Amino acid sequence: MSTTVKARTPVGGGDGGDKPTLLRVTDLGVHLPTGARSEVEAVTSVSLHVGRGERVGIVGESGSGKTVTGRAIAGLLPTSPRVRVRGSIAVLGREMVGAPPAAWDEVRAHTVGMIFQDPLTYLNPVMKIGRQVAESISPGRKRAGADDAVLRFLSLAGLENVAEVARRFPHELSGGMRQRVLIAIAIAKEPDLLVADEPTTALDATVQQRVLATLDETVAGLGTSLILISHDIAVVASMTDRIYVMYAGRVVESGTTRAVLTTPKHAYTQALLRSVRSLTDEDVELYSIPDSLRTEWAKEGTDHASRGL
Ligand SMILES: Nc1ncnc2c1ncn2[C@@H]1O[C@H](COP(=O)(O)OP(=O)(O)OP(=O)(O)O)[C@@H](O)[C@H]1O
Repeated sequence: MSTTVKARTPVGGGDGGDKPTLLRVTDLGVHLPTGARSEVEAVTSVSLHVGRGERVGIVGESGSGKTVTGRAIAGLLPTSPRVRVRGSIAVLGREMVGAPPAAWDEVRAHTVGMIFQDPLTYLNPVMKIGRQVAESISPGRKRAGADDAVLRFLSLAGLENVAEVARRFPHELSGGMRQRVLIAIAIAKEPDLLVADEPTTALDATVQQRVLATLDETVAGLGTSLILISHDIAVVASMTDRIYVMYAGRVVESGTTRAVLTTPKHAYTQALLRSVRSLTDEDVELYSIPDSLRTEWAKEGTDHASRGL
C-alpha cells in the first residue's frame, strides 16, 4: 500500500445518475493496427459516463484497454486510417466518433484535458516551463495577464517558488515537479474533464502521495470532473466516486467505489483486490473495509495467480 490520500466520500446517489452528464461513452470499440495485415481489438463494447464534478476510476491490469479508452475519450488515438473506432463518445451531448480533427481540437482546448504518465515525453525539452503553461492558457485570459496566470496555475498544481520554476527547462526539474507541471498545463485550459492516465506511476511512493493529494485538491477546487486511470486499485479507490474495472478490453464490473471495494461481484475484481494488498489496519480504515471482508480476504490469501486468473 502506497497511498495515504484520505478515502473519498462518494458524491450524490452513487451511480452518477444524479449529476448532469458531461461524458457518455456507449458501446465503444477500438481496433488498432499491429502490423501490415494484423490488428487488435483493444477495446470492446465499453460504456461509461461521467457527471459534472464527478470522479471516476478506470482500473485493470496492463493491456486491459484503459489507456486506449482514455485516449479515445480525449481524441488522442493514433491518427492512422487503420484505427477504427465504433460506438459513441458524446461530450456535452456532442457526438465525437467520426468528428473531424478540428472538432477534437476544440474539445481538447476547452472541455477535455489529459495528463500522462511520462512528463518528459509530453513536455517540450527546449521551451521554458512558463511558456509551456502560457501556451495552454486561453487567449482571452492571456490578455488579462499571462504571467500572473502562469504562476497561479503552477501554484495550483502544488509547485513552490513558481517564478523560478517558470524560468526553468523540463530537465532542470525533478520527476514529481514535472508531473505537477503537466497538471498545471492541463488545468490552465480549465477543462470540464481531466483524464489522468497513471499520473503518478513513474514516481516514488512519497512523491506519488503528494502529487495525488495535489490532483485531488486541484480538481476539487476547480470543480473539474476526473477520470483516473490506474492499474493500482488503491490509488483509484482513494480518489474516485465510481469505478469501472476493465479486463481484456471490456468493462467487467462497475459501481460505486465503496460497493466495488467491499462487495466485488466479478471474479477478476476480487482477484485484483486480493493481488494489490495484504490488508493493513490503515487500509481498512482508509477504505472503510468491513471486518468480515477483511477476514474473508485473509483466509483466501493474496496470490490470485495460483487461482489461474
Ligand atoms: N498504439 C497501439 N498500437 C497497437 N496496439 C496497441 C496500441 N496501444 C495499445 N495497444 C494494444 O491495445 C491493448 C490495450 O492496451 P492499453 O494500453 O489500453 O492497456 P492498458 O490497460 O492501458 O495497459 P497499461 O497499464 O500497460 O498501459 C493491448 O493489447 C495493447 O497491446
